[in-house]
Amino acid sequence: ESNISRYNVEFIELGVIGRGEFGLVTRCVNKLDGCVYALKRSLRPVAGSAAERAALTEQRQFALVTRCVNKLDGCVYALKRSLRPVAGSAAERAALTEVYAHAVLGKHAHVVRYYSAWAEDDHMIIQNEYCSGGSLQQMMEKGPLPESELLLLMAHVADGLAYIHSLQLVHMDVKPGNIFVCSREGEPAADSDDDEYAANTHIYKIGDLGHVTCVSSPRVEEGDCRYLTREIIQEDLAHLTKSDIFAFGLTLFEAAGGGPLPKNGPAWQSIRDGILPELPNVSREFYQLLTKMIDPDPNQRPSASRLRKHPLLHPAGSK
Ligand SMILES: Cn1cc(CCO)c2c3c(c(-c4ccccc4Cl)cc21)C(=O)NC3=O
Repeated sequence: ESNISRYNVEFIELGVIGRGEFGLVTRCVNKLDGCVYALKRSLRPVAGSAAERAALTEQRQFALVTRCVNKLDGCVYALKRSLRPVAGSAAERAALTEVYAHAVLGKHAHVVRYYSAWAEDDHMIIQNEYCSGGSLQQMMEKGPLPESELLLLMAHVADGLAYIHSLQLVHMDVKPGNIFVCSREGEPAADSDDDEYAANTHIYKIGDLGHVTCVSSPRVEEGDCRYLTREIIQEDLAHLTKSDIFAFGLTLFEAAGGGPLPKNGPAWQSIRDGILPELPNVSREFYQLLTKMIDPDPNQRPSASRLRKHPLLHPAGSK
């Protein structure tokens, strides 16, 4: 097998930024464009396994068809770039995903951008946008977010979810560990003693598209059970977009200091009955909106596009 690896040829590794059962995430500079990226290196999944489907899904979302200008005739064309077909049933699932990917062009300000993916020496590597502010999970560990920051988080992630849902896709694993923080480019990063929440220096983006599927998909890879809806466990897949909203509601609850969330048992059940434990330092309206987002009836939960227009996110008179 070739020991020349694209990873080592095209990138300089700067350091490890994440480690898990999935593999290793590193921060790397691309030698060609000098930009910093996040690269996830995971063990090549067994053909036909759920892990392989997740890897394929992740690679195929939002990246299959690109809009390009031909330098010769100056015209805009749609170019389809596809991975070599994988043998077995994953191929037909990928075909379905491909159909949806065709509907997807371009990128979004609140979805972590995918650049490239490849396989080398029994590993899969995916190259994504690097968000320098860490994950929401890491941010929460420093203490609850003030309501002003929670409203910014809600506006950004609702925007990203509205985009994903508008393309008939669902994320299926919304949680603090899959939301990443970018500092507004150009603005001085707040140093530690500054009130880092001043002048909303953060941009929140949804990442980790490994569980993405289409709204009419007959099969979903369940996400983290702490954020899972009862209806998914009961195989009722009729309102998948509202499962993202439910998971986002519990994500905001945790970011507001309400965690840690139960993984099972009576506390898990009572949240699925729509009972949200009290939150000391948020307004009544914000708490009531979170309660709506985790309503046992998916139809009662606000859609992502309604959420991003909620009056709480646009105080009267703001621009
Ligand atoms: C653990 N971890 C830490 C970070 C950096 C946060 O400052 C990170 C990133 C990503 C990912 C990631 C998640 C899922 C799939 C692929 C990648 Cl690169 C994981 C990350 C990603 O796609 N972009 C990241 O910044």
